[in-house]
Amino acid sequence: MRIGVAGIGAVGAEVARSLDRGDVPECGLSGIAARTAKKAAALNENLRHPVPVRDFADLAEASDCVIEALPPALFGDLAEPVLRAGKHLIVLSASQLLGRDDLISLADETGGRILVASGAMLGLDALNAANVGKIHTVKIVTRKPIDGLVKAPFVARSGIDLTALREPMQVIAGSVTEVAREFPANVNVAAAISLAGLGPDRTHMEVWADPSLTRNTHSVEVTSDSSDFTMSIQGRPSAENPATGIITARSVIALLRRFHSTLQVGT
Ligand SMILES: NC(=O)C1=CN([C@@H]2O[C@H](COP(=O)(O)OP(=O)(O)OC[C@H]3O[C@@H](n4cnc5c(N)ncnc54)[C@H](OP(=O)(O)O)[C@@H]3O)[C@@H](O)[C@H]2O)C=CC1
Ligand SMILES: O=C([O-])CC(=O)C(=O)O
Repeated sequence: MRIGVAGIGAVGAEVARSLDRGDVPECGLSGIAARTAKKAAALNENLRHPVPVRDFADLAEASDCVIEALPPALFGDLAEPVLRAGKHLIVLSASQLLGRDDLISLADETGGRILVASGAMLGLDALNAANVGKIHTVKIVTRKPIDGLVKAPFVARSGIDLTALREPMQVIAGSVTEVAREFPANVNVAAAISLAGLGPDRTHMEVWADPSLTRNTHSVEVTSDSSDFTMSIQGRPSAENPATGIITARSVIALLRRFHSTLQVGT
């Protein structure tokens, strides 16, 4: 399988290096998309097999599957050519899928597929299983160190100085739909949870800034007619982007391995 990687920040660069190392034997890197030639050249220098730098349309053509690891605002610019070409799109910026039923229709027409990676989240398997029956409630609480929230549009616009915080502070609460507008880079896990479960309007979310934390923490409570469960994950932030946990890139590699594995464990 030819894999293209769009965006070579904290997630994309690590996925590219991992594929280049042969971590998924049946998959090869077909190219990367980057904002600057300099950054792409620096990544290529560290790959055993350097790859072409491509624009989004070219990457879609040259790949069977494209990993979207871009700033949220660029999601649609990549998703459309990839799905129009009938290819697989692995989505990291899951918050940008909310309300984009047009992309699902496009993929239906072309034979493309949209795969939302588990990313920094756990338990999507249990949520999918519960959703076969009736889910009653889903609530997610995201707590992050200050570094992971300072660049969020809501924080920048409201003028809140999170760096002065000494105690945990709830910065926003509401439906995932509402919170996604203000914290696009911190709502991907909640978006994935909502897409697997009750949908973004009925999934409740809180975001907390906590100066005592060193890890990105997501806790989810689910009640349903088959089971009630609580899940919690403490992700170590990546060095390159503190809003992004290290496990995110690894979830993409695990997803690609799953495509080709004879033995699959979990739903
Ligand atoms: N689903 C999940 O659980 C998670 C999802 N995410 C999401 O995944 C996405 C990627 O995250 P992350 O890697 O941390 O983000 P980064 O900001 O570290 O990386 C994004 C990369 O995209 C590059 N880029 C910017 N403009 C373009 C362009 N026009 N063409 C190609 N590349 C471009 C940036 O380049 P430059 O640096 O030069 O600007 C940067 O290298 C984000 O939307 C994030 O919110 C993150 C963590 C968990
Ligand atoms: O915890 C992380 O790594 C990222 C995160 O909050 C998100 O994208 O929703």
